[in-house]
Amino acid sequence: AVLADNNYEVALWARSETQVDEINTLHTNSRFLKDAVLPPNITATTEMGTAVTGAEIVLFVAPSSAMRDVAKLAAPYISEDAICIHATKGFESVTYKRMTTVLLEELPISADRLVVLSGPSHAEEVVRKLPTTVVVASANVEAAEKAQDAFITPYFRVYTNKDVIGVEVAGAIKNIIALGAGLTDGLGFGDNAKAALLTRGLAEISRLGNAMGANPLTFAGLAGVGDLVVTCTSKHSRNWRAGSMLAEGLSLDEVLSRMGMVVEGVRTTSAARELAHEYGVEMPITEQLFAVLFQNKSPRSAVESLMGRGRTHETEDLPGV
Ligand SMILES: NC(=O)C1=CN([C@@H]2O[C@H](COP(=O)(O)OP(=O)(O)OC[C@H]3O[C@@H](n4cnc5c(N)ncnc54)[C@H](O)[C@@H]3O)[C@@H](O)[C@H]2O)C=CC1
Ligand SMILES: O=C(CO)COP(=O)(O)O
Repeated sequence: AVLADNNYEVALWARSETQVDEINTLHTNSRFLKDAVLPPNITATTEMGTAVTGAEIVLFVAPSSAMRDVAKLAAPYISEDAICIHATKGFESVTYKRMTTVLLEELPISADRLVVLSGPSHAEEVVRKLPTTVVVASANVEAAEKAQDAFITPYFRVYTNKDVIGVEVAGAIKNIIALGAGLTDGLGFGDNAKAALLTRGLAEISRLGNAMGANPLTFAGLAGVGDLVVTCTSKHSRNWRAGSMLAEGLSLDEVLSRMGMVVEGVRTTSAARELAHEYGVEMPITEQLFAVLFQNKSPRSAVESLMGRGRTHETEDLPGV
């Protein structure tokens, strides 16, 4: 919708005929965006070739679990000089690769045509043109600026950044912390606990990101603190809602089937735990979330484990401190 507002002819690929028909005839996407009316210059198709052939910009927004399959489908139709942008927040399952790595492996383009878009940007608010700020990161400043130019509107402000790793790691890991925020809110643990979770969550994001080669300053920006705050506090957050349902005592399977939308933090918890081991960094919140999600640990005893950890300094493990 933002690109369409900027007068691009937007071709949207989807798998469902019903959804495609609805978008083309009623200009709504009621399953995901209730009664929001989409701009008329968005057309939908189930044919990937129709959507992608000749496109100047190709935007990937599949869940992380589907990114490789979708990229494989799109690859034959993407021209070498297209700019490819993704807005997906997660790692690939099993390989734990970042999304730009997956795209580079599948698409006929080089890293200097690849961009990640991230930051606090719930679709429900963007489609209503409520003020939103995001960051676009690329190894190539010109590609980031092209993405900035394509997306920037008076209600959607876009900053550039060179730190692809930092932006991707921040966007993925904040979902784990948001699951935790939903849990603590659901358990009635109060505002002090949530503030602690966000702050120590940011330490965890920074620690892993730094070990993976990110710029520590990225975590103070929109993809870091910005997205962490919105995902841990917004009623729109799927991860927060999933956490609060877990606190009510629902099983993970029940929560996921009730959500009916992707909750990236669940898979990301397993991925981040593996990456933490691989890079030799401590991620205690992630460890406890893993135990709650996959080892039947109760949320209350997870909080007790976090509060009962050995004494430590606040800043010595943070990059740049
Ligand atoms: N919803 C939001 O406000 C934001 C979402 N994101 C990120 O965007 C990504 C997608 O999230 P949402 O759109 O919210 O998820 P969603 O669950 O609302 O929609 C996902 C879509 O992907 C489709 N899909 C699932 N598996 C597929 C496959 N194998 N092949 C093709 N299509 C498949 C589903 O049918 C559905 O249409 C996630 O990584 C999320 O973190 C990022 C910023 C904001
Ligand atoms: O990343 C998001 C907003 O910036 C979306 O987060 P949720 O998937 O938790 O809704």
